[in-house]
Amino acid sequence: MAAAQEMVGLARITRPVLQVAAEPVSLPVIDLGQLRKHSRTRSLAIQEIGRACERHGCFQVINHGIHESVTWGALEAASDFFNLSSEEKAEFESKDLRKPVRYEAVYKNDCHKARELLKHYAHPLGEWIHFWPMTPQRYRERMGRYGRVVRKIALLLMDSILESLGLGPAYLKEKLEEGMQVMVMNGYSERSRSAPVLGLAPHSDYGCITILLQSCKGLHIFDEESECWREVPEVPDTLHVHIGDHLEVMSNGKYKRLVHRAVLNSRTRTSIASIHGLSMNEKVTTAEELVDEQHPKGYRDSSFLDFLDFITSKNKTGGSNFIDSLMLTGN
Ligand SMILES: O=C(O)CCC(=O)C(=O)O
Ligand SMILES: [Fe+2]
Repeated sequence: MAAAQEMVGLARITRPVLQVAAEPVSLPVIDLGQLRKHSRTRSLAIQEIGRACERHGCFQVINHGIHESVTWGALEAASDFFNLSSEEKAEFESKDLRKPVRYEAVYKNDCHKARELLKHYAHPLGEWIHFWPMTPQRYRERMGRYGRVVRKIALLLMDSILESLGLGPAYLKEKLEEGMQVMVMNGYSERSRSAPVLGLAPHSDYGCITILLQSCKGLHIFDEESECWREVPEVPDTLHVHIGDHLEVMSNGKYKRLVHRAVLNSRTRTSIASIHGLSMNEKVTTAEELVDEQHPKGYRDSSFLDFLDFITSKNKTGGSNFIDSLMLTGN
C-alpha cells in the first residue's frame, strides 16, 4: 500500500492511502414487498437473494416498510448519544465485551477520534432495554422501536436466505426466533481533511446477517471478484444487508461473509449495524444437507460466546480472524 505523509501538530506521521476503485459497486436491490407475497413473485425474489448472497455477500433492500420517522429517529438517538459529554458517556465505557451495554471511543495514532461506538443487546428487548442509556431522553423509545422492526425484517430475510439454500421452511425457525440481536451504533466525526481516512478497519461480522442503516455513505466492501475495495453508493430509504461469519458456516461456504470497512469523509456520519444470529450459547453448525463428497464439512461448530472468547484472547495475543479459526483443514 502506498503511504502519504502529513503533519499533525509537531509530529510527522505516515498513514496508508486508502485504495478504492473509482466506480462504486452496483448491488442487487431486493424489493421486500415481493417476499411478503406468495407464489412465483416470492420464489423469484428468493432466487435473486440467493444470487446476491453467492456473488456479493450482500444486497440492498427497498420497500422494507420501516417508516422514515423510525429510521431517522434511531439515527438521531444514536447521534444525540454521541453528542453527550465525555463524563456522561463514561458510565458505559468498558473493555469487557460481555457487558450488556458498552461504549468505546477509538482513537487513531494521531490522537484523532476515528470512531465512537455504543453496543448493546436488543433481543429479547424486555431483557435488555433497562440496561440501555436513559439519556438522551428518548433514546430507549426510539432505538427500541427501530430494533423491534428491523428484527422482523431480519427474520423474514433469514427465512428467505435459508430457503435459497434449499433448506426447508422450518429450518432453524425456532432457534432464530429465540436468537440474539446486537445493535452497534457507530459515530464518525467530521474531519476537515481532503483525503478520506479509515474509520473502521476491514472485518466481517460474527452473526448470520447484519442489517446496516446509515446516515450517509461511507461503507466500503471488498469485492472478491475484482479484488478491490468499492464504495457502496448512497441510496435513500434502503437498508444494506450483509452476510456474517455464521451464515458462511451454516451454508458450508456457499455464501461467504462480507469483508467491509467504514471510511470517514468530510461529513459526520452515524450508522447502526443490527446483527442477528442464534442465541448466545447455541452452536452454529453447517447444514448437513449442504455436505457431501464434493463439499466436505468446512467449518467447526461455534457459538456467539465462542466468538467473544476468541476476540478476548485475540485482543491479548493478536492473530487471525474468527472465521479462520473455524476452518477445518483439508478443505
Ligand atoms: O459504519 C459502517 O458503515 C459499518 C459498521 C460496521 O461494519 C459494524 O458496526 O460492524
Ligand atoms: Fe461490520
